[in-house]
Amino acid sequence: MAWLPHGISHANGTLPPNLEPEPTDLTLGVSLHGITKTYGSKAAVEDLNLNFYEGNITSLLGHNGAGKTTTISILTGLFPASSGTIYVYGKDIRTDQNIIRKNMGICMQHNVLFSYLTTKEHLLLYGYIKVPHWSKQKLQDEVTLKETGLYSHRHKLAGSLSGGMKRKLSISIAFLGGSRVVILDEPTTGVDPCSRRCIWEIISRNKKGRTTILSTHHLDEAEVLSDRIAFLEEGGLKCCGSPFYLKETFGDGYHLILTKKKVCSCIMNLCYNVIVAPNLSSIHIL
Ligand SMILES: Nc1ncnc2c1ncn2[C@@H]1O[C@H](COP(=O)(O)OP(=O)(O)OP(=O)(O)O)[C@@H](O)[C@H]1O
Repeated sequence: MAWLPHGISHANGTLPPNLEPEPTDLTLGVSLHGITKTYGSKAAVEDLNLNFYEGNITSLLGHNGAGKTTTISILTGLFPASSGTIYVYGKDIRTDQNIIRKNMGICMQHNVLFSYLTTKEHLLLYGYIKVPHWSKQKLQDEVTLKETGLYSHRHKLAGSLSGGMKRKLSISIAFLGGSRVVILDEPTTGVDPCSRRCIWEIISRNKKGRTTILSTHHLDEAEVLSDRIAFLEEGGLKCCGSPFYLKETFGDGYHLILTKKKVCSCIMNLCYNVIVAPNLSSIHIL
């Protein structure tokens, strides 16, 4: 049976409307079980239960301080949870961290790059560390850089790359070596709109066969990229589902009707349904 979030009764088989039923046809990649992280008396994340599926991009969406980075840090093994655990393809993060890490790629919120290595050297270095059993040719084939737009910058030192290029390099490193779980912490922070779209494309193009987890506080990013969105607030899960489901459920918004004057022979009454998700600050014209 599909996992149900904590506190939801199996008895009548119904979910509250803030949680879309879990997909049943997808492989479960990552599963958070009652994750809590406390700092002193304050809980940064509290009793978080959430599933991430292979082939899906799932966004952790929330304001500053919602608990996204804390959740990602626990997931990547940066520090342990105060209680609860995480299963990654069935392996327990408390006991199988080494196995889990071999299949995981991470793009941290801040670029972790060596200013004295070139773009290509970064990819080869991380590749050799991550998949030392791969032949040089296989690694070179994966590291073509063409689809990321990094190719013309392959011989540049990382220190001399633009912010957008550094971000693309960090994301490429996360995908390198056939990572089955890819974690991207605010991947488009500090990049211009054009590079942002390019990064979205890279992430979307590479989601097949991977469990992709992305943290963001941009609603448009979550909406464009995600198969599922988990909205966090004050360390807890507020709602979870596909962008369509969440808009249908919470986008009660407003209807704005515009009527055009009769200035030509044809009578035109334009009616736009404008759905505004007030608490998510997004506008969609249908
Ligand atoms: N090392 C720490 N010591 C004390 N409190 C912390 C620590 N790290 C995080 N917190 C607190 O935990 C809460 C969640 O922080 P977290 O960084 O996970 O949020 P976030 O959603 O990632 O925010 P942002 O978008 O700003 O990165 C915040 O209230 C933060 O102040």
